[in-house]
Amino acid sequence: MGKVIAVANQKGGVGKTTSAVNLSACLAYMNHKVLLVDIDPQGNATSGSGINKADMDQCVYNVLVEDLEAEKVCVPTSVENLDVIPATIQLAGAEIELVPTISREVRLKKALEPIMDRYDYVIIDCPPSLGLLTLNALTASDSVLIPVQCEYYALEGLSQLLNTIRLVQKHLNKQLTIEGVLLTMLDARTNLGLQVIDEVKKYFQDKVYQSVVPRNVRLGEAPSHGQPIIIYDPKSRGAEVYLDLAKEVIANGERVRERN
Ligand SMILES: Nc1ncnc2c1ncn2[C@@H]1O[C@H](COP(=O)(O)OP(=O)(O)OP(=O)(O)O)[C@@H](O)[C@H]1O
Repeated sequence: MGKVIAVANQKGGVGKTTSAVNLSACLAYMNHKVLLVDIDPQGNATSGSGINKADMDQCVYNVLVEDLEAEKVCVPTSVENLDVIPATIQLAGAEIELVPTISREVRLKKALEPIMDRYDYVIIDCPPSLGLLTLNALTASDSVLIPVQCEYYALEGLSQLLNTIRLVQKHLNKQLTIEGVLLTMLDARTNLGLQVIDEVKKYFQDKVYQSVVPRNVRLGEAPSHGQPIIIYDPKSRGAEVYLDLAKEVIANGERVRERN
């Protein structure tokens, strides 16, 4: 059975999509079977993986709201071992349309169950909110990866996210753990970035990944080419760091398995 990791932080623009796409592609590059699930109505993980949203008749919306089988919307990408369940703008309506439905928080979990044995990792890119879409992701996941941007007020809003995670653990998904905290967009030329790293490490301690994502022009360019960084510029610093992150995620998983 695959491991399901939600990439979540209700703060906008902190590097969720960049991390979800590039972690997925790096795990796939390392020969793991990976499914990237886009549940952000902006659909940036979909286009960033090279899928043209305009070509999609159906997306994760139809799975969540209309009970379409997930396998019907799994699309292969140009990266070997990487499939995507795409999101289009149609998904914007789901937050409201799901409200009156039965088991509204467990719809993604139920939809993924029949295809879980095909993948080693399922990575879910969440929208910048703590609404029903993110709740579906947290309920379907084994763990949460939290990207934190290296900027002033980096920790702001995180207590709200941690509170939501605790509520999900209590009522919907006891197994949910924090996979790790990923520092993103570090500008190494400033002291601020280093101060933020210290502050985040004090708060999250050994949950913070050794891999810290730098601000990297190539990482910012890659989505407009519909390519993960490992394809767009495999020699870039961004590609190196996301490969290191994938190795950390794999190693942490092995440590947990040994403990159990
Ligand atoms: N390390 C980086 N270096 C340079 N640019 C980056 C980096 N990480 C992300 N970006 C750019 O910053 C912007 C925001 O990143 P991203 O879309 O990954 O954040 P997000 O948290 O998913 O945003 P949203 O909350 O809107 O879903 C994007 O334009 C992305 O290309």
